Formats: sequence, C-alpha cells, structure tokens
Amino acid sequence: MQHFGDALIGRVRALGNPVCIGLDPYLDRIPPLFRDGDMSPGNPLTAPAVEAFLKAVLDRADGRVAVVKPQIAFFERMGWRGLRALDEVSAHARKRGMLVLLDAKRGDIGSTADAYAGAYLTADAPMPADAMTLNPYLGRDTLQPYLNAAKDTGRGLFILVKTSNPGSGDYQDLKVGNRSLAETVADSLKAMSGELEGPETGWSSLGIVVGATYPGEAERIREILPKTIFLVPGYGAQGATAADAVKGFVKGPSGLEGGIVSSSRGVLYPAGSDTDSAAAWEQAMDAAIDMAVSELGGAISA
Ligand SMILES: O=c1ccn([C@@H]2O[C@H](COP(=O)(O)O)[C@@H](O)[C@H]2O)c(=O)[nH]1
Repeated sequence: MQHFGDALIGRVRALGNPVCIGLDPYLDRIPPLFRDGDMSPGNPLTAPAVEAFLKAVLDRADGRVAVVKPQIAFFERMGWRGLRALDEVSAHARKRGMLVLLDAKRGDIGSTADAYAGAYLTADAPMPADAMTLNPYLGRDTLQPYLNAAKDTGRGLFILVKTSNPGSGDYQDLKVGNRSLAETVADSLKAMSGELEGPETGWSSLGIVVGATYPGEAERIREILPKTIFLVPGYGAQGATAADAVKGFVKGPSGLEGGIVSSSRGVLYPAGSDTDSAAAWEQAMDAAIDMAVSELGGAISA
C-alpha cells in the first residue's frame, strides 16, 4: 500500500522542487485553443473543453511536477459533466506519475464525514483522491472518519490551519490563551499526525494548510508540528514570494523539505497563453511551469 506522505516527499526529493499545480478551470479564462461554444457551465461542450485543456496542462507538467490540486468547486460548477471531467483529469495525472490532492475543504458532522470519506478516500471510493483538504471547524470527532480511511488506504489529509486569504485572521488569529486559534488547532492535531507517520521518511500523511502569505505563522506552526507536511497556497497570484512560501520547511537530506507550494492561476493562465496557436500556448505553459519549478526549486536548495 502506498503511504501518501512517503510518496509525496519521495517525489519532491527526486524532482528537486515542491511545486503543486492547482487545477482551477475558470471558464472565462480557458484559452481559445481549447474553448468550445459559449463555455457556459450548462453547455454540454464546456466540460469536455475544460478536460482537454487540463489534460494538455498535465502533459506539459509531465516529469517536472510531483502533485496537482484540482479545486472541486470549478468542476461542480459544470454539474455531473464537470465531475466526470474531474475523474478523467485525475486519472490522466496519475498515469503521468503525479499525485492528486483534491481541494474540497469538506467539514461536517461525523456521520456525514463518513459519506465524504467514502466518496474520495476509502478503498471502494468511486472518485478516489490521493489526498484531500478538510475543514476542522466542527471538531476533532468529525476528522475521525477521514483518519480511519487514511489509515486503511494510505491516502492523505490536509487540514486547514492558517489559510492564505486576507480575512483568515478574523477567526484564525483570535487568541486562545497565549496562542492563536490556528496554533491551537495545529496543537490539537499532534496525535493524529503521529498516527500517520511514514515508515520511510517519517513525514505524516496528515498534512495541514498554511498560507504563504503568513510566513511568520508558518514558522511558529512548524515548531508545533515537526513531521506534518504543509500545503502552502498563496504563492504567485496572491502575492507571496517563493522565499515566503518555504518559511515553514525544514532541512532534509537534499535541501529544505516538508511542504508543497500550490499555484493555480499563476501557472494555468500565463501571459501569451491566450492564443489559438498550439505552439504558442505550449511555449507559454512551459515557461510558466519552468518559472515555478526554478523559483521554488531554488528556494528549497538555497
Ligand atoms: O488557504 C487557502 C487554501 C486553499 N486555497 C486554494 O488555492 C487556490 C487559489 O490558488 P491561486 O494560486 O491563488 O490561484 C484556490 O483553489 C483556493 O481555493 C487558497 O487560495 N488558500
């Protein structure tokens, strides 16, 4: 059975960069090369066009990137055809050796969490993901069904701790004693993280989300959870730099490690990609991927 934490860290070490490409298909930004019809969410041609676009992105990323993060909202927006496209795109990524981290941010009472875990994480899940994001707001008992599934299947979990958005401080920075709520949540995940530590690298399959836009908080949270992989959004389109993004990383055998840095809009829609020329689009996409790979690869080797 694959252990998600070991598999992810192994691939990042092998490739020398922590890039995670976010798959957020904004319908009005799909390049002309792939568009079909009016690209309205209910148009039956829209989801296949999105699927073709994302598969082409994955082909450009082949051999350069360890993991991709489809954002389920953009697929749900297209109804059942969108979910079918998500399934196809995920299968395409896996065929190219990339892990699939589903950004679904689920969070509900335990009995409903059971159903979500059964959709994405259990051995018989119809839409399997290698890992998924979760919202811990309803309490630790609501994370248990996902933890059970992760133990059974080796899949991974990423719990929201300190998100990248400007309003994340509204609740996450509130003081609980002398710590922020985000740090308190991190502390409460210690035991669960320990239960999923990998036999090869020691890194846990229970990860957390820590925005690149709050590098100081990333350093404090790393002290609380030394073996927990960080999923770091906020680099690129949200303004954080590569140096900010790796603040919570630690020294490993081949450079800094312990996290992946996601970039969605910055990679998917670069300058020059708004074209109906296949060659020009490929060139723009290669340049965008190269930029993320070299900036973030450089930041972990510095
Ligand atoms: O704290 C978080 C958690 C998740 N996200 C997700 O990332 C992408 C946005 O990425 P860009 O690189 O800014 O396009 C989107 O799917 C969010 O839901 C986040 O931004 N912050």
